[in-house]
Amino acid sequence: MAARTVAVVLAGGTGQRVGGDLPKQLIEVGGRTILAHAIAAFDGHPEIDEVLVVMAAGHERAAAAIAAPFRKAAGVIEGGDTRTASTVAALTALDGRPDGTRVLFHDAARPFVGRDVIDRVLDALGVHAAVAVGVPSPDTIVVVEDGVVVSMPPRETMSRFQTPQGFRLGTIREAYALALADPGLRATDDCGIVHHYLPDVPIRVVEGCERNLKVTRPLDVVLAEHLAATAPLTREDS
Ligand SMILES: Nc1ccn([C@@H]2O[C@H](COP(=O)(O)OP(=O)(O)OP(=O)(O)O)[C@@H](O)[C@H]2O)c(=O)n1
Ligand SMILES: C[C@](O)(CO)[C@H](O)COP(=O)(O)O
Repeated sequence: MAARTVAVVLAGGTGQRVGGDLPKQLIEVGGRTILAHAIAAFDGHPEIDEVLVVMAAGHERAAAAIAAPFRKAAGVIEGGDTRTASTVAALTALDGRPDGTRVLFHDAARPFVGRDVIDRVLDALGVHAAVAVGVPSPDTIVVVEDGVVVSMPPRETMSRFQTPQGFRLGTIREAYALALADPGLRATDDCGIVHHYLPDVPIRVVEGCERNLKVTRPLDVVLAEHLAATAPLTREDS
């Protein structure tokens, strides 16, 4: 039997950098909430079986109302204090599922992830146990310590990570089991956990897209409104 595929939409944050009374995933752009856009991207993908939403504490009812119309919505659970803790909540909810289950973790704050990007992650998951989405950096990226440049990695080796990040469930479970036993645990994403705690597991990077922006600051809400109203400009934007 083919492995099931679960998309986890991480909406456990409170959107402090955007500000306002509500978490940013509850803001409407183009007539629907950012959270609804993110759920819709996975609900509409033929290879996704279930969409699990991890929501900020106190907003689960709002998230359940948003998720209800979607056919593949599999529930709303409460998130944790950090993105990592929200992923752990999802992994706990997936306890008992087979190790071969494919699980995609996506930032609810990225409302415009395209079908092509999800396709590329799923294709790569056929071969690799861990898959990331990256886009090249148009800027030079430098490492700065105490206000001084300490290194300038070659730009062509730099990639800006997006989501979804895809894993075989057994792999991400094992990585988090090791991470949770480490009092020094620090990571900004799930691939960071695999990279750090399972260094022998290669993380395949597939091409992302500039439309798949993360709504992080107030200007991003303006950009998201614009993107919601416009079609992709090029194939790379789709
Ligand atoms: N405790 C948390 C923190 C973040 N996230 C999710 O992880 C994604 C990326 O996080 P970020 O953009 O940093 O969102 P916030 O934490 O809400 O933003 P801020 O740091 O500005 O408060 C978002 O979809 C967010 O909801 C989560 O599920 N649980
Ligand atoms: C996972 C991520 O979107 C990859 O770029 C990013 O690391 C999330 O960071 P945040 O600080 O939680 O927004």
